[in-house]
Amino acid sequence: NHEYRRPRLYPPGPTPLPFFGNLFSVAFKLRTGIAHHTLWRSWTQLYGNILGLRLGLINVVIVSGKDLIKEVSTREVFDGRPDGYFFMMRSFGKKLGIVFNDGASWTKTRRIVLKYLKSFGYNSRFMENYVSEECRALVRLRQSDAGEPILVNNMFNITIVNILWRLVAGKRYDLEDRKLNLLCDLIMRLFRAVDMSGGILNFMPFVRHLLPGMSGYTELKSIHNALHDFLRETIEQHQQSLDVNSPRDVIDAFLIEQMESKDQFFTDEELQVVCLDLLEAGMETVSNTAVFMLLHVVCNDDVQRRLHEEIDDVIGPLRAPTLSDRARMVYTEAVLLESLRISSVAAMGIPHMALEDARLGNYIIPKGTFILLSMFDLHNGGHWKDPETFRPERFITKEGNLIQDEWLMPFGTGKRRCIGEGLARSELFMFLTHILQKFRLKIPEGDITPSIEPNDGLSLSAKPFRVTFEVRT
Ligand code: HEM
Repeated sequence: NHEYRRPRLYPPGPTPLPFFGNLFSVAFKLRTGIAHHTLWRSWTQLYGNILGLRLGLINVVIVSGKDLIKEVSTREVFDGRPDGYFFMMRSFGKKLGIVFNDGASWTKTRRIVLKYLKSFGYNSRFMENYVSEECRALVRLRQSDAGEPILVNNMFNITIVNILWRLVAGKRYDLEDRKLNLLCDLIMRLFRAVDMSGGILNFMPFVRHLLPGMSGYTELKSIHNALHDFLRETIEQHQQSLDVNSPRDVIDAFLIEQMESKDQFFTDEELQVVCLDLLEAGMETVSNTAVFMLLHVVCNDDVQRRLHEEIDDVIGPLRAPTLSDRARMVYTEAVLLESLRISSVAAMGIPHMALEDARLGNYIIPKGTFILLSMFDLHNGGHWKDPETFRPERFITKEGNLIQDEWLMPFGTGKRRCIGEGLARSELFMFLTHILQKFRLKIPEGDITPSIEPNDGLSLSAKPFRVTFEVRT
């Protein structure tokens, strides 16, 4: 019965043209305004859960379904990251840092950065204090403009950077700091400019010379330059005030090891890319999820009412929420899980790459293939029965306990899983409880109900909408 089935070679997909591959079909389909993950889904339905595309010069495979996504995430041969031009242009054309690095250098950077983060309070009481302080600052800002319609899409950006930056750079900014707001806007623009396949600059890198404007090269380059200028300045300030006997933050710890170690690993460029990784991976994702969470709460009166009830019961109106309240706030936790599920901001994860030719299912994935994981579909497919409905109760048992559903993996799994999961979950809990303890959220009179249709990009984001924060009495 164990007949060996010879793997057919490359996974099936739409027929590629010579040289251009499927680029024209992709461009043709996307012109209707659908997001990339919707297009991949429609082809997955036609060709199967291992969809093989050729985009220009590059093989891209889209993998769907819980078991296959787990398989790709946990097999070492798929632990690579693509070295496409778009991914490399942010890191001096080299594989540096964590997010787009692989092999021994990735393992080392990931381990060292986590060690530094932990030594400055990552996932500890210290971090909780930073989160709590920032939430109180955010609540004060909303109290100062209570009752006015507020465009909420960027409202968490500086709060999130401040929390992370206390550990990384020992610094916090005023919530209305103009320079940092501009920088956050740049990151948002960068994340809107392409999808996780990396776009034309990956598939046909030479177009940057022919069509620098149209290919997006000019804009992306100027965004990266601005981000690197900011980080270089931050690192230089650390170099000038460094005291080797009392490191203040991750940057100091790195600089000290750079001075004391003979290891060639500790370069200025490495440090700059690590900071860029943390800033980009840590800001956009949490911000977009928090905004989607507000959107669903403001659009679902019943959800908002139940959140208010639970906050009033467990925390009351006076003391500040703490992370230890989570254990007794099953409904609030379920709202967080449901927000992570329905919004799935990392719609296609972060691309993996086959480090060698490898068999997956009945196919061969050639070395160097980009592999995108259909996380949005995993979280919004048939398993959930009514995936389009925002229904936190799906995560609560009849006995009132929280359900850990293995179909929900917003932070990925395996060796490459997100290093920010603990921080992201703490932030989302604290944002939600601090805000709803003090305010009732409403759509301003005259504004239409916000759309849950996301903006496409490296991560998904909500379309602009406004909320009024009415002080609860
Ligand atoms: C709601 C918020 C977040 C979501 C949904 C999210 C999701 C993800 C996903 C899906 C991956 C890729 C896993 C894989 O490759 O299979 C990832 C990787 C990563 N995330 Fe997050 N993330 C979030 C917040 C954060 C935060 C706050 C940080 C900063 C501390 C962070 C830092 C990273 C880094 C550095 C990686 C790369 C890990 C590696 O390649 O080894 N993320 N994240």
